[in-house]
Amino acid sequence: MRLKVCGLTDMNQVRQLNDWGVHFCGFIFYPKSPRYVLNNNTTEAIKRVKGTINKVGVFVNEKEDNILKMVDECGLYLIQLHGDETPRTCENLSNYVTTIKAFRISENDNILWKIKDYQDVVDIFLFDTEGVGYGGTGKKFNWNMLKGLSIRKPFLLSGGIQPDDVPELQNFMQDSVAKDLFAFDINSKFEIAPGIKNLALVHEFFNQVNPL
Ligand SMILES: O=C(O)c1ccccc1NCC(=O)[C@H](O)[C@H](O)COP(=O)(O)O
Repeated sequence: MRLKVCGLTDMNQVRQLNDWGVHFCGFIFYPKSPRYVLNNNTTEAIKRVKGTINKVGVFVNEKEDNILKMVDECGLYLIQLHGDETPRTCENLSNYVTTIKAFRISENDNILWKIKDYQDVVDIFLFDTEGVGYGGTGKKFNWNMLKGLSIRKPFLLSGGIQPDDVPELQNFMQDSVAKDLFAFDINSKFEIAPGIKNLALVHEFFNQVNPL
């Protein structure tokens, strides 16, 4: 299974992930996040990262123009819209770049209802946990809510995934919903500090999930 490592701020770490064959790396372009990636020279540093790893820019309710500027300046291959973006905004941006729409899930949500207006306007979905600060909560939502659903679009499973979750992920993959499962997304449970990953933990996890 593919892996996205999100919330990176150190380009040497990104290069290491690329060398291991990790599929996606996520950069947070949301100033209120402790993993906010931008400072004076970061855009150039992100652009300089070469390889097969796919660079994902994560945005929260950002202006369309600013998103497209970052796509260009950083050489982003995908964008992840993690706020309250409308289907119209998603559609506009999908005309220019491969687009992931994130949905933050809480216990009483009707997931199919939540995604229905986005079905035709984005490329990929991501399911994360509802919480303070939009993302990076380190908390899981109830994955059973996805089981048996027909998502009809590739999706990433996200939210509080931790190093010892491999058996639980394998179990999730047995359900019919997993025919649309596209990747696992990991973040705060693999950190030394916000934005800095424990690469040993990431490597071990990648070696376990990559063959699944
Ligand atoms: O990680 C953040 O700080 C963040 C802040 C605001 C919006 C999105 C954010 N992260 C996006 C991601 O894709 C995370 O990987 C996802 O929320 C899961 O994080 P975690 O629960 O820490 O595994």
